[in-house]
Amino acid sequence: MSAEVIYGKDLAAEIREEMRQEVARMKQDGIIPGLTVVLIGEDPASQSYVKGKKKASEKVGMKSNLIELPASTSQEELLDLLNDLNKDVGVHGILVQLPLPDHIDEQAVIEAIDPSKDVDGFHPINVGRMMTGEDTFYPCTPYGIMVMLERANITVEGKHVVVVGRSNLVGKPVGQLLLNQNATVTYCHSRTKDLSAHTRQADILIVAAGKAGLIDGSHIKDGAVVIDVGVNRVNDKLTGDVDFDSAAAKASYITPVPKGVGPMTITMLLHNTIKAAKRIEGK
Ligand SMILES: Nc1nc2c(c(=O)[nH]1)N[C@@H](CN(C=O)c1ccc(C(=O)N[C@@H](CCC(=O)O)C(=O)O)cc1)CN2
Repeated sequence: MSAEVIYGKDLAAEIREEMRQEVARMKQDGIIPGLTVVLIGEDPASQSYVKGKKKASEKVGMKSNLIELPASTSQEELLDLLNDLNKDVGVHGILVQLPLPDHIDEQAVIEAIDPSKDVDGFHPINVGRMMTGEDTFYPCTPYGIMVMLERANITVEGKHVVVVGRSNLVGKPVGQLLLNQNATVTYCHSRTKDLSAHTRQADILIVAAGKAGLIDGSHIKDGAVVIDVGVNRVNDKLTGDVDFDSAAAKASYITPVPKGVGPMTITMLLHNTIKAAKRIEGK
């Protein structure tokens, strides 16, 4: 088997063009979706992601605001800012870039964002709604994976999905979204014994462990779908959690790193911001 490569980058471009047209229609009704992104500190990867978010939202015609604050910003100052943004009628979506400096309690920040503006889908109210299968804001990377599978015509229902990684950002929510679509889901993590015994059972293998090269061809069943969510920098080179060549020799479909899942994250953020604007403006 030699896998078909699913390029999230191409899919993201296609979906963003659809969004550009949608935002143009919304503007005719007097609605301009507004996204505010808050970055604390100077982590280079985070700086690059928030710039990407601003650029992408402007490209589809949204109003975008990037607030960059020093790493010394106190939790209280950040919570005050979020309180102001919650009340600002021109702001439909609020996102605080993660990770935050150690002196700030991440969960307190997430919970300070109005759930109706929580375009990251991290607020416990939105997580709870996702758990119970309600329509809400879903976290962007897991949601991007679901859209990639759907657009590649990969059926989820009845499939055995193995998720490697249990982060709140990716592993846990992607398993939940797949379960909501009637997949059978197994979670594996750093304490799982005999990882490959589990991964070899997967019809769809989702790897979000943050460990370069954790998974190779020997972990994969012939014909499985392999989704690599890893973003690791090794010797200045970006690489996933999956050894691409040996995995592609076994899989039916595979996503690369870069240009795979990553670009879908920002695309689904735009989707959630459009959704927030429509809801808030009563459309
Ligand atoms: N508040 C949030 N913080 C973080 C999130 C998030 O969804 N919300 N996710 C990640 C970082 N992230 C977006 O914020 C993100 C990661 C990767 C990519 C991406 O397009 N990656 C490219 C490669 C880019 C590169 O060269 O570095 C790819 O995989 O092709 C976009 C967004 C943590 N924080």
